[in-house]
Amino acid sequence: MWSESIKFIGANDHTLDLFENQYPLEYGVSYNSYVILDDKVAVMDTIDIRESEAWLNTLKEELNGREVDYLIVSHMEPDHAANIDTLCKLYPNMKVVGNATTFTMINNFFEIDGLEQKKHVVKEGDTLSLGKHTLQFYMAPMVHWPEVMMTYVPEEKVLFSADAFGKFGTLDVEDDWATEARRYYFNIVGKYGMQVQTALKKLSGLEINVICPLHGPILTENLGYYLNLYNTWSSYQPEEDGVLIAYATIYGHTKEAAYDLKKMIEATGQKVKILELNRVPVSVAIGEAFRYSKLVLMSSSYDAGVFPAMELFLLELSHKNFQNRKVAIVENGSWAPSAGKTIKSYVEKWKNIDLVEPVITIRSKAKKADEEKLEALAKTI
Ligand SMILES: Cc1cc2nc3c(=O)[nH]c(=O)nc-3n(C[C@H](O)[C@H](O)[C@H](O)COP(=O)(O)O)c2cc1C
Repeated sequence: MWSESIKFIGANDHTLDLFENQYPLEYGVSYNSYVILDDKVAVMDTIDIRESEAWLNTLKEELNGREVDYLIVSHMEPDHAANIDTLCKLYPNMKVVGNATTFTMINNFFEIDGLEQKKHVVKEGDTLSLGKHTLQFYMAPMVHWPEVMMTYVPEEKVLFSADAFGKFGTLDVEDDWATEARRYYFNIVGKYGMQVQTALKKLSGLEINVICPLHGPILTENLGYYLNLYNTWSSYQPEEDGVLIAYATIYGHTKEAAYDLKKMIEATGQKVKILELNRVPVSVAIGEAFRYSKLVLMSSSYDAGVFPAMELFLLELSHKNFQNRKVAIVENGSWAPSAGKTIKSYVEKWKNIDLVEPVITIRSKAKKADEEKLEALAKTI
């Protein structure tokens, strides 16, 4: 165990199908919460209403009859904040610790009796002593929500990082951290790269041995790996040199062309990942798009526009500030190909995009002349 005084009291949710009611969960999710047992007792966030009972039982076991002195609220999203009111009722002398924005939000979500007397408002750099442990507060606005703050405990070199460094998946599942952490990061925080950069700069002055996020495993080793990935992701730089081919097809001809192109690009020595946008959740496609340095968008035309699965992908990429990539476009249409123009209307708004010209147009099914154009594209990209 990495700490004598800091205890994990979170819970696994194996049955939730959609995180935030939109991101499919293959292996559930964990809601993390911690308790620090010192002269004073501090609970670091509550958890989702779905796992309240398990959480309260674990908390009571760890408390072994003691009271809670402080509840630190680092994030007001319901998957972490759902039990604030419950805890206030159970421990009437407990102080609730948050910043000014936290308390506005608490009042939006709850009507807590006597909250004014329970309030302990902190700001950047404030500290709170529990006895042998000091809590230092670092504001991290928009590292998901505006009230987010992180807490550092210098005596144990532990960072409570709120949603940062979190991932999908329960804690009893063995998987590689990066895949589900990347999908989590880009879909949930991706829009706020600049704010994540600001938070990382603040943290760079701290000696950190352990990161305790609000989802996913506690990180105790090789922290440089995770911090570097967060730096890459939040600066919108590709993580790997390689090509993602994302295609959307009605009848399958664009798929054939996509697989031909994949072989052609691979023949040039580049790594290629291929995804069918109608067959994978858009959140998966978003994670993969940010992972690679190059993106090929291929789609059938649809009602003078683009096939909806592609349009949803483009819309999400736009929301997440997709940028700094090389992009190519292949359209398919039977009478008035329109996919290319629609795709381009999105791509043109993205920052620092090296767009490979020309857009390739396939009419219904790729023929010899189209294969030659795809060969040329494989070499250019
Ligand atoms: C509802 C619907 C709308 C379509 N709209 C267009 C269109 O606006 N322009 C066009 O050229 N083809 C349009 N098509 C035809 C397909 O885009 C075309 O057949 C294309 O070659 C299909 O490629 P795929 O085999 O990869 O799906 C439409 C097809 C459907 C089913």
